[in-house]
Formats: sequence, structure tokens, C-alpha cells
Amino acid sequence: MEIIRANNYDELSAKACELVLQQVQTARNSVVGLATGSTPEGLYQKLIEAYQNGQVSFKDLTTFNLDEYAGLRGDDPNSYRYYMNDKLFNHIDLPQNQAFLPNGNAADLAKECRDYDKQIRDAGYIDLQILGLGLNGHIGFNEPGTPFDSRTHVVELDDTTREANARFFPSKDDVPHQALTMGIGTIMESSQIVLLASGEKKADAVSKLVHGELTEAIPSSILQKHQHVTIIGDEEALSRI
Ligand SMILES: N[C@@H]1[C@@H](O)[C@H](O)[C@@H](COP(=O)(O)O)O[C@@H]1O
Repeated sequence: MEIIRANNYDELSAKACELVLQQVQTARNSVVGLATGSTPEGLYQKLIEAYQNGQVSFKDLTTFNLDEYAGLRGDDPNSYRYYMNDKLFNHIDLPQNQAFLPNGNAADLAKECRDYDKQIRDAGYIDLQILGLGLNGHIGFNEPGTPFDSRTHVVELDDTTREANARFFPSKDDVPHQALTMGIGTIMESSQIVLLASGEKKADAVSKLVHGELTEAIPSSILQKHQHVTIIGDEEALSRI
């Protein structure tokens, strides 16, 4: 596990951008896994800038997002599809049909999850997966207790996760109770994983991820077993390791 210490959020975003560009410039038809939440927003801003400066084209890239809320349409401003369109996809030359997210509004969610895993497989698996980190150690929406070998599946969100994400919604009651997420097994099949963590509130989760016991109670602890993980954190997030 490599740990990169950034002095601040801007530097963290720049370092993450460097790794993504390296991947895409080495193989234009790369498959990159993307995350939502506030942490990767700076990365997406930097990717847009790199595209606008003519440094990179995303025409041959395929992306798979980690997760999506259940029951929200893609044009709902709280859906992750909307977030991705708004923060990244609408501003770069990535073809829409190469940008995958689970469909949270599918009639048969279990089938949607199976299909999503198959789409990832058919694309040749993920070359580089970006991850954020939940306060309870979740990755994607894999809450504590999720089996390490899980595939893309429907989850009941922890109350603490709904609380943490309530800031994006009018109120906590509006936060869906379910979501679709790539499984931990699915995530672990990525060739490279880059986890981003910013701020003091993530320090405890980062410390458990790096030094804690390998346990399904801390989903991110599985990353200790991956052969190519980079954690990029700012000083506050890395203050306890
Ligand atoms: N499903 C997402 C996760 O993928 C993300 O890592 C986490 C942390 O979000 P933030 O970066 O806003 O702290 O939030 C949500 O729960």
C-alpha cells in the first residue's frame, strides 16, 4: 500500500488527477472506476481542466461508477448519475454510452446488479478504481458486515451513512434507504485502486483501513490485501497513521 501525503485538498486532487491521466494516456481505451461524494470533486475539476487544455481525450475511455441510490431517476439532482453529468461527464468528450452507473430506477434491481457486474467483466475489468471512504469505513456503499466476496448488490444504507449524506438532500428523510453498489469482490478485481481521503473527520477511518484488523466490520480493511493500492490523503486525514 502506497501512501501519498498531500499538503492540502488541492494537492490531493492534483495527485489523483496525475494518476488518472497516467492511466488514460498509457492506454486510451482504459476502464476507470469512479466515485461520488465530495472528496473526488476536485479531481473531476482537474480532469476537466486537463481536457480543456488539450492534454487528454476521453473518447475511448469507459467508466463505471461505484454506486447509485435506489428509486431515483437519473435526472433527479440527488442521483449519482446527475452528479456525474454535472461534475464531469457534461464537460469532457467521454461518450455517454461509455459512462456506466447502476440504474437505481430499474424495475428489477437484483437483475440490474447482475447485469452491471457482467458489463464490467465484458469491458475487461477496471484498470483503475477511484474510491472515497465512508466515516464507518465503507467503500462504495458497502456497509460494515458486507462479505468481502460480494458482487454488485442492493444494500440497506446505515443510518449513519444516510445522516452523513443528508447534506446533499433537503432533509435526512429524503435520503433513500437503499442503494446499488459494486460489491467488495467486484472492487477488488480492479488492477489498481486509488483511495482519496480529506479532512480530520476521516482520520479514524483511514487509520483503521491502514493499521486496523482485517475484518468485514471495516469494509475498507480489505484493501490491505490488494496488490496495488494508493491512498492519497491530506494532512488531516492522514494525521493518525
Ligand atoms: N457512496 C458514497 C461513497 O462512495 C463515498 O466514498 C462516501 C464518502 O463521501 P465524501 O467524499 O463526501 O466524504 O459517500 C458516499 O457514501
